[in-house]
Amino acid sequence: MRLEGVGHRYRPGGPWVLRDIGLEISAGRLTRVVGGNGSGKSTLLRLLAGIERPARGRVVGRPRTAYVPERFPPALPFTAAGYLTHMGRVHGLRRAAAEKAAHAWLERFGAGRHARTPLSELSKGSCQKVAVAQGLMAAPDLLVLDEAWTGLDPDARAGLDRAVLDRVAAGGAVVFVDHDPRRLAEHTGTAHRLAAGRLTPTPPPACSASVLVEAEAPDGTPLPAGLPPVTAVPDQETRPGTVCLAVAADASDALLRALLSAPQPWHIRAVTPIAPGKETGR
Ligand SMILES: Nc1ncnc2c1ncn2[C@@H]1O[C@H](COP(=O)(O)OP(=O)(O)OP(=O)(O)O)[C@@H](O)[C@H]1O
Repeated sequence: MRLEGVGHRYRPGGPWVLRDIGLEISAGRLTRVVGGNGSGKSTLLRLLAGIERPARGRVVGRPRTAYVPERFPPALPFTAAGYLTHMGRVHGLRRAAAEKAAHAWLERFGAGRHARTPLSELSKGSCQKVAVAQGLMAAPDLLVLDEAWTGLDPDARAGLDRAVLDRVAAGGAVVFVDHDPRRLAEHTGTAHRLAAGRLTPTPPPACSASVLVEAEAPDGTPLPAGLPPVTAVPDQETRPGTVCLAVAADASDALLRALLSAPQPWHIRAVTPIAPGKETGR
């Protein structure tokens, strides 16, 4: 799935929240979006999920998608299990399978005892468990999570971490926003930063350890196939033919081997450790 030249504003003549966004979402990859409050992260996630249509540009090839919003509307006239069963039906499950999945997901997040509770009577955290279960139960090809961990207790947060990793391992794409920089940091394949409406690649925040590799080849040389997950880091000072690639520390040897043994070998200019919890200011 890709966004091509996407721009968004909420009303004609209003301020542009997003400008000229190009973004490729890959299957089997965990993608993180970071940025300050009001930078447009939720807006971008709603465009990815198809909740909002872009004012400019286009979204190409959206797969079967589920979305967990920042705020789940608890005022719907359903019980927890009734709502999940309904959503399972919307996602194409037969009634019996939808009911079974609804109860299984509520149990999985420690909310089984709330199956018959009306949504309007659930606590904020329990309501969030229903929202998360709703996103996961259909095994979507693209799962979009907007601060979905907020309000969950530690067991449920860990359960959501596991469910996200299961989804990625099964070949799904997951895109998420979360204000905790440690959230799934070691599993994040790609990260992008939103600032002033623009999206730029950035190393996943708070990688337990990562390495920046600066490599050079004649201008236009493609990167070799089969690289471990890397994030290209834009650098104003980079000369033509030079790339800066952030990679997890335990994958840096594989990256260096791949670059050095490429059909057109790359010259390694620098290898710099990135301190944990720090994004490069490049
Ligand atoms: N429905 C809306 N109508 C008008 N403006 C909106 C709407 N939703 C968001 N905005 C504006 O778009 C901008 C980006 O908001 P958005 O919620 O996407 O940011 P965010 O990065 O997710 O913020 P936060 O980290 O605080 O959740 C803000 O200026 C916000 O006021």
